[in-house]
Amino acid sequence: MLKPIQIKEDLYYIGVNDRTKALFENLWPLPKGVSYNSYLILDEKTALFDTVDVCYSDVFFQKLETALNGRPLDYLVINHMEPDHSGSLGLLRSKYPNVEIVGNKRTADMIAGFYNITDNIKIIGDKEELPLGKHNLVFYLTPMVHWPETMMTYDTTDKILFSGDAFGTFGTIDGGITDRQLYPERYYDEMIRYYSNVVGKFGSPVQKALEKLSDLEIDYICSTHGPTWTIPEQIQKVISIYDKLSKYEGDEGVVIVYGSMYGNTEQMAETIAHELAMQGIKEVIMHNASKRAHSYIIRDIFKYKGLIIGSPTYNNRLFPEISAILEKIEERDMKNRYLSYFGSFTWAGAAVKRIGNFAESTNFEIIGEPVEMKQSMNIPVYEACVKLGKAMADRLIQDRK
Ligand SMILES: Cc1cc2nc3c(=O)[nH]c(=O)nc-3n(C[C@H](O)[C@H](O)[C@H](O)COP(=O)(O)O)c2cc1C
Repeated sequence: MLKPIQIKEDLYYIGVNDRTKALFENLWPLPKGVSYNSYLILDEKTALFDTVDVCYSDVFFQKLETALNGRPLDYLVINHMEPDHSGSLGLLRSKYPNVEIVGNKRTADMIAGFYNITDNIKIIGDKEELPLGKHNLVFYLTPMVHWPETMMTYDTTDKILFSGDAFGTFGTIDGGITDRQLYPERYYDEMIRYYSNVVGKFGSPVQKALEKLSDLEIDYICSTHGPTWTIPEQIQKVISIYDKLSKYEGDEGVVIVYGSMYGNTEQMAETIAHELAMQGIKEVIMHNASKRAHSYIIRDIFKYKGLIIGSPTYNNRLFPEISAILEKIEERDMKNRYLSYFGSFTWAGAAVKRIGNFAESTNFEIIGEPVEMKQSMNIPVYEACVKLGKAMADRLIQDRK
């Protein structure tokens, strides 16, 4: 780009799109890519907010130089140290040796550890201010959203919140940068997937951060991934998505996650799913845990209140893909879910017992009687599956009142 991308007077977009990487954090699929956002305020002092993944540093520096147009870079504010944002920090310091790096105590520790930089770092505390001229920055420490050093920076002049990873989404920003320039609806599911995969464990710190920011008037949310939010209804919407997800509130609907090698356990899942529909539950999401990337299964578990898990017995344990899903649910400290479960075996069952152990370790409300099937579907198993589906539907319908 030979001309800088302006978001508003004094504010420029310096971020990049990554359409190459297959897996975010080498774990979570990126079918629509991801953006690493960085922003620049040009005032009496110039301030850059976060950098980008080092793989994209060439494009990033070209954009930065174009926007600075010969001016020095005075400050680099680091809201988050994860390398997809801090990756170009070492190079930035070499190119702009006088830049002062702004962060909190924990940021400074990580800058020293990752980049061996210890000089010209301005350590700020919670709610400390930094005037740039016309613009005035205030720093809000928001630890564990989702690393200990995470913070957000608020420009009191233009009411811009530089929010770090919070309110970010997977998906590149194609063409437009702000929600006024594209269809923001395209990003909601990818915001939920980002939250549930990356931030999901930290519901309580996210609630604390939302509470801390609740008095701020916000006209712009500049996150480190995805579009810039500027439309008041969109700002409300993305904050409410974060509020809901961090309270672990789910919508009416059921996610059925099952493993199956030869289709017998799958028939149990089909029977339960059909009964849910017969009882009036329209959101029934079936996930074959071997086929669907767990990233999407976790997203849907965060979206819906009902969860039904099924597994065959495999070497006297759970089917491995189901084990992996249960671990991901536990890791995220998932709350407020209705849980039912079922399983199968051929000579000595272990799956239902093991899901039962998992169920006991959660604080989920267990719905209906677990169903265990030997070998293949028969009338009693069929009827037990129907009963289980009805019990889950009844529990969800009870919440409508
Ligand atoms: C590799 C392998 C290991 C298995 N281990 C056990 C086991 O430990 N105990 C058991 O009762 N059945 C075991 N089974 C049998 C399956 O649990 C059983 O056939 C199950 O119903 C298959 O369900 P599906 O048709 O949904 O794949 C095993 C099957 C396979 C292929």
